[in-house]
Amino acid sequence: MNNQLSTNPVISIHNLDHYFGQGDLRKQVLSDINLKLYSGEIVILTGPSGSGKTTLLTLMGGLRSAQSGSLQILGQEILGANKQQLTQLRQQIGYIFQAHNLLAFLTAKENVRMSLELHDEYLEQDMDAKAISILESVGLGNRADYYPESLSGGQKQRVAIARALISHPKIILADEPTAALDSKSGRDAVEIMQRLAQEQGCTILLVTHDNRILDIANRIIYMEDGRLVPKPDSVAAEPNLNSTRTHH
Ligand SMILES: Nc1ncnc2c1ncn2[C@@H]1O[C@H](COP(=O)(O)OP(=O)(O)OP(=O)(O)O)[C@@H](O)[C@H]1O
Repeated sequence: MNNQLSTNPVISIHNLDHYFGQGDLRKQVLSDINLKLYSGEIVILTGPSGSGKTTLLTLMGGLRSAQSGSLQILGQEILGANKQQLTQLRQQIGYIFQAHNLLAFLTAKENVRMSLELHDEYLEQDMDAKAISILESVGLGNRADYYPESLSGGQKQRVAIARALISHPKIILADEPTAALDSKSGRDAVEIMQRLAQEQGCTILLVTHDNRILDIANRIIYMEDGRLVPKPDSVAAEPNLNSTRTHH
């Protein structure tokens, strides 16, 4: 798979710092982040609670404004970008969160379709067929007309994956996508994400504490106390990590 990785980074971060709060309450949550993500890579970002992973993910997704350093996404500098530029950028990124965020009053098909409606290039008459086709590819062809309340947690997350990938984004940002799922559904969900992303040549950044899915990554990066660090010793001691690694 590595031969698919191109040498052009889709995300390029240099000397990025980030602070929350003002005055005496100002607190640094990201320090001197340097990172490149390449086309087609699946990168897992892991580390202790509160270390800054979600903050970094939301910055990469144009969901919050960068304060200092440089953050280039799909060739565009995000530092100093205006609202319109950020909105445009967000349309090129697929997001998958722990809580699937499906709209309760729309069926699975309608939830997935909605993602296409945000883009100009899709024709109205093609949208249903595209939505059904991607639902089939996540194993939910027979659930297209179900509302979220009648789907299991794993099925809802698969709808969310279909919704994120239907418009062929260059980047998928996933924050704890398996946290609310049992082990089997979590594994199924990330494998589906991996397969679709490989088919589309999409880059995935996945934030997780879930040691059972670390082996789907091409690369694992670690964050501690707002900094990217080399693999910490504590991780090597994790029994789950060792067991997932031995599959390969
Ligand atoms: N909106 C905010 N205002 C102030 N502080 C915040 C805000 N969001 C996050 N923080 C703080 O920034 C730090 C990093 O939080 P972040 O959510 O990025 O960590 P995380 O590694 O994703 O944690 P977790 O694994 O628990 O989700 C934490 O100390 C958190 O309390």
